[in-house]
Amino acid sequence: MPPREDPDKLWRSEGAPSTPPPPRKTSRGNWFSMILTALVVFLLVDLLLSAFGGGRKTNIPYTEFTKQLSAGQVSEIYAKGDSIEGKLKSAQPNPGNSKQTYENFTTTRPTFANDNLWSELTTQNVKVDAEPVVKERGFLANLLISLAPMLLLIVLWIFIARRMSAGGGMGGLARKAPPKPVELAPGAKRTTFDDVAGIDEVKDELAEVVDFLRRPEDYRKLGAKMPRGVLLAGPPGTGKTLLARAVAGEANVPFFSASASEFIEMIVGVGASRVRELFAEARKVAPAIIFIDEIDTIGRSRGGGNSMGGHDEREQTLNQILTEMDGFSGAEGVVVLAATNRSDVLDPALLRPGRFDRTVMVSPPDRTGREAILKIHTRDKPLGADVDLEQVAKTTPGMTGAELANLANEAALLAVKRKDDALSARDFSEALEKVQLGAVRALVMPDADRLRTAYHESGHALLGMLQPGADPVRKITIVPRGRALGVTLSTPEADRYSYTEEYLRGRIIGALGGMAAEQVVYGVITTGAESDLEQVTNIARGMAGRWGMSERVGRLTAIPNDAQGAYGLAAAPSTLDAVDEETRRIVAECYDEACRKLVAHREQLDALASALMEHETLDEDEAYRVAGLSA
Ligand SMILES: Nc1ncnc2c1ncn2[C@@H]1O[C@H](COP(=O)(O)OP(=O)(O)OP(=O)(O)O)[C@@H](O)[C@H]1O
Ligand SMILES: [Zn+2]
Repeated sequence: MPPREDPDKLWRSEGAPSTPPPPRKTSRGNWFSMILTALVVFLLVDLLLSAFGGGRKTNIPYTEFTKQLSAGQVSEIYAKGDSIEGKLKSAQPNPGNSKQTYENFTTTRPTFANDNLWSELTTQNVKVDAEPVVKERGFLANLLISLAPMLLLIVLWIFIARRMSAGGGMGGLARKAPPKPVELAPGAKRTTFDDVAGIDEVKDELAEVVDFLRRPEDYRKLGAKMPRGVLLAGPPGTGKTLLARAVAGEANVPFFSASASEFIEMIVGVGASRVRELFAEARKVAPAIIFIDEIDTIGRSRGGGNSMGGHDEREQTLNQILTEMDGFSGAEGVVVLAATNRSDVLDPALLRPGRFDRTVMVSPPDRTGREAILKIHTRDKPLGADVDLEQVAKTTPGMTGAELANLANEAALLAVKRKDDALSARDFSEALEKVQLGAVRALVMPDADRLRTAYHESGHALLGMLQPGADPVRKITIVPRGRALGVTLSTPEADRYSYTEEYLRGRIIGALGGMAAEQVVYGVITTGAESDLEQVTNIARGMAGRWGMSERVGRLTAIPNDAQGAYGLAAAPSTLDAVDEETRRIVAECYDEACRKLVAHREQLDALASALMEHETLDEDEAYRVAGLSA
C-alpha cells in the first residue's frame, strides 16, 4: 500500500482542477457549541417540567394547618385518607424554615385528632376538591424526565458522528468540504501503462476500460454498457494500486482513491455517508475512476467467521457501495476499480452482474516480467557495465513488483554509500542478500555458540543439497541477520507453480536439518529451531489436510481455509484427529530421515561447519565444493 500523503484527507485524487482547502474550524469551537447545546437541552427539559408539574409542595405540621384554617387562610384542599394537600390564599411563613414562605402544602391528619374538621372547613368556606389541588407531574412530564438522559446521549452522538464524518479535523459543526480532487504537483507526470510491467495480460483487459473513459459518448451512442466495477485480485505488492492509477493516467481522468478500511469507523452510518459523498464527487467530474483498496475488509462474506466489532457499519458501508454502483446508468463514466488480495473471501453480492462483474487476476511476475519491472525501476538510475538485469531477474523468483522496486532502491542506496556514481552488480547482490535474509545484526557471539549455529545451518544446507529435486542452496551464513542467528537460503531454479509430494518432504527434511544436526552433533536441541518447526508444521499439515497426500485422511479438504471459517467445510472431529496424527507421522518420518542422512554424511557436515567458522558466509559454489557435491 502506498503511504498516505495526507492523513487528514480521506480521498486522494489527482488530475483534476483543485480549489484551496477551506479554512479549518478549531475543535475548541466544536466542544464549546456542544456544551452549549447540552445546556439548552437541560433548560428546556426543566422549563417543561415546571410548566407541567406546578409548584412545589411544603410539608407542614397538622397544627400549622389548623392554625391557618382558623385564620381563614386556606383556600382549597384535597384529601385522601388522612393525608391532606391544599393551597393557601396567600404565602405564609414556613414554620420549619423561617427564611421561606409557602403556599402549597401537604399534611397528615393524625387518626386520634378529635377535631371537627368538616364543619370548620365549611364555616371557613374552603373549597374541597375531588382532584389533587397541586397536580402530580403529568404523563408528558414523566416521559420527558425519563427521556432526558437519552436525549442528551443522542445529541452527543450526533456531534461525534459529524465530527468523525468530517474526515478528521475539518470541523464538527461546520459543513465539511466535499472530497475535492487535488491536483498533482505542477509538471508531475501521471502514471501510465509504461510504468507497469510484467502483467501484460492485465493491461490488455484494462485497455478497454481506458478506451471507454476516453470516449464515453461513442459507447453511449451505440448503447454499449461498460463494466461498472473491475476487481483487481492478487497478492500484495503485485501492482494493483499502480494499475488503477495507470488506468486513470492513460485515460486522463480524475482518480479518486480510498482504502476500504478507512470507511470503517466506530460509528454506524459514517462509512455509508462517506461512500455516498465519494461517488457524488466522482460523478460531478465524470468520467472518473474510483479506486477502493482492500475491499475485502468490508466485502467479506457474512459467514466469514471474522465478525468482531463494526459489523453493522461494515455491512452498511458495503450496501452503500453496492447501491451506488447499482445507481450508475453505466454510461455515466464512473468506473470503480477495487483491489483485494483475498478475493476468495468476498461476499458474492459484490460480484454480481452490474457490480464487480469483472475480476482481473494480478499475479507475481515471471522471469521476463521481473526483468521488465527491474528495467522500469532502474530507468533513472545509472547502471554499471557489469550489471545484468536478466541475471538479477533469474535469481529473484517469486518476488513481486514491489519487492523488485525495493531491491533496485536498496542497490542504489548501497552505491550512494560507496560514493560511486553508478550501481554495480555487487550492489545488486548485496541488496538481494539484505532483502532476502534481513539486515545484518551487530551481535558478538562466543565461539561455542557460533559453532553450534554453524552446525545448525550446515544441517539445513547439507540436507538441501543431498535431496534430489530440491531448490539449490544459494547461500549459507552464520552472520546474524534479522531475527535469525544464521540463514540458509535456497531458491528455485525457475518459477514453480505446483509442488510434488517428494518436493514437500524434501522441504520438511531440509527445514528439520538444523535441529537434526544439533541432535546428531550435541545430543541436545536448542530453542533456535522455532521458526523451522513452524514451517515444518505448516507444510505437513497442508499435505495431510489440504492437498490429499495422506491415504488415511483421504483425498479431501479437512482443514478449511479461513474464508470458509467455522461455517464452511466442518470436518468431523475424527477427521481432524486423523489430520493431526498424519501430520505427526510425516514430520516424525522426515526427522528420522534427516538424522539418518546427517549421520551417514557426518564428514560433509563437519566440513561445512568448519568452513562456515572460517568464512562466515558461503555462496552457492563454495557450499557445494566444500560438501564435495555438484550444484
Ligand atoms: N507490475 C509492476 N510494474 C512496475 N512496478 C511495480 C509493479 N508492481 C508493483 N510495482 C511497484 O511496487 C509498488 C507498490 O505496488 P502497489 O502498491 O501497486 O501494489 P498492490 O498490489 O496495490 O499492493 P497492496 O495489495 O499491498 O496494496 C508500486 O508503486 C511500484 O513501484
Ligand atoms: Zn534453522
